[in-house]
Amino acid sequence: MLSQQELKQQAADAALQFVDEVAAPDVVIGVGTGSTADLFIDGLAAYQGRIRGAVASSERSAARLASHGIEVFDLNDVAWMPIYVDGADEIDDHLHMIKGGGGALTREKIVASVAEKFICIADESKLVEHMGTFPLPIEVIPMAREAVARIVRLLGGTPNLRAGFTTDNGNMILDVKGMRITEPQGLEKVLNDIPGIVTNGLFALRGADVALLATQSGVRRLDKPRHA
Ligand SMILES: O=C[C@H](O)[C@H](O)[C@H](O)COP(=O)(O)O
Repeated sequence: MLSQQELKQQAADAALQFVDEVAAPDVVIGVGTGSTADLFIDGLAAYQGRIRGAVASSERSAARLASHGIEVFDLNDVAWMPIYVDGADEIDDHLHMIKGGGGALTREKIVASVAEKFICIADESKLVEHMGTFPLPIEVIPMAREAVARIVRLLGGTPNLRAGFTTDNGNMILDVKGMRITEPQGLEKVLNDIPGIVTNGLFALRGADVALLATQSGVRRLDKPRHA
């Protein structure tokens, strides 16, 4: 029986095949944040010299990339990336996701938006029928914390401030329990419209294109359904 850590390693290793496909001296790839993304970054060390470098979705990932000798680029200097590789807290079979367990959701959404293909790497425990068991992270501007929390309560959620945590952007995270996520794309838009919310952790308007989900019997690949 493989441990969760071994499963994450398998998913991370599987994503390296996508790096093989796009590797070229002028290619920059997008890199996510979290324990699974960390394993992918470690694997990327072998690509030093075969790719130009990477854009990181957090200070943490940037430091890890740099520690492996991978050049880290400012997104402002990169117009396009063939792939963005990142983990998820939950993913459904439409490849919609909840992300932000590590608090990096805003930069993740931004970096992913510049990539052609979003490749989600995770162990199979992240695959769910309906999202929402994992509390939905929402990054808020500090002065809007209570104003946003009141609206979120009206929407049926129970927000909890992530204590002692500040995002790389200097903001706060509300972790929201109890949201009914029946229409992830609609809810993502509704939350985007609330003043003070920088980003919400639903990645449904732009979900993943490919999911590599490690199971006890190998890595299962899911592709985004055409209508999602
Ligand atoms: O902010 C963190 C990210 O959205 C991560 O991708 C997510 O939390 C999954 O992390 P992990 O691979 O550690 O489960």
